Amino acid sequence: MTPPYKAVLFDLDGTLADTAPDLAAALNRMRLERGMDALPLAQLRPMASHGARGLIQVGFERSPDDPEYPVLRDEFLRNYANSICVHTRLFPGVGEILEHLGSRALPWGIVTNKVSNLTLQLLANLPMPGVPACVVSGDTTARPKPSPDPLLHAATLLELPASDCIYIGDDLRDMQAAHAAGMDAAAAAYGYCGHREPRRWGARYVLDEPLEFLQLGLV
Ligand SMILES: O=C(O)COP(=O)(O)O
Repeated sequence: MTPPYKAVLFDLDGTLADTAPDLAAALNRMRLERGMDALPLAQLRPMASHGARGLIQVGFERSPDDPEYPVLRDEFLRNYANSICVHTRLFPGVGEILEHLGSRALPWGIVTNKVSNLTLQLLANLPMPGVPACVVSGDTTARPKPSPDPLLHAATLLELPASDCIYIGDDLRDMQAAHAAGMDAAAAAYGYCGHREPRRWGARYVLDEPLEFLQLGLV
């Protein structure tokens, strides 16, 4: 629980990669097909860490308990999978963090609530320096974040105690998952926090920019 950490785990959407433009484009294609206006990225961005559920909520005002939700969700996921890495990039500075970790032979991994077929498809298309030592998706363990299970699974794959790892994420559930796993957490305030207040999430560190992670000297 004290730096330097021996491994870094990243949330994917809104922390490692700026996926919101492709998520928003998938949703807006559906709206345009229905004769609705496209919504501005600024309105959709804060929902991007909540995946299909968040985007369908803001784009169609349907929650998962709505009878129409499963059809909208399936169409959204098909749309997104068809154009998953057109505009998506690593956030500025993330590449430098990964290079730094690589140069010190420190393992890093990804722990996301995105389903594994989309996670793997995105990672296959997203250029990044180095290869994650573990990838844990929303359907890898029985319970996704905020359960600690995905992070504990990642630590097991890295063959490290959870307390030797730090998790960086842009959502309250990321901090909750880390704390439940006995892992320190950094809140990515540069991600899809919208009006939410990452400084109130109890994270040990708050990053306004990715490179602050290196400036803090945590690895
Ligand atoms: O797609 C989701 O549900 C969110 O993914 P994340 O956990 O990488 O933010």
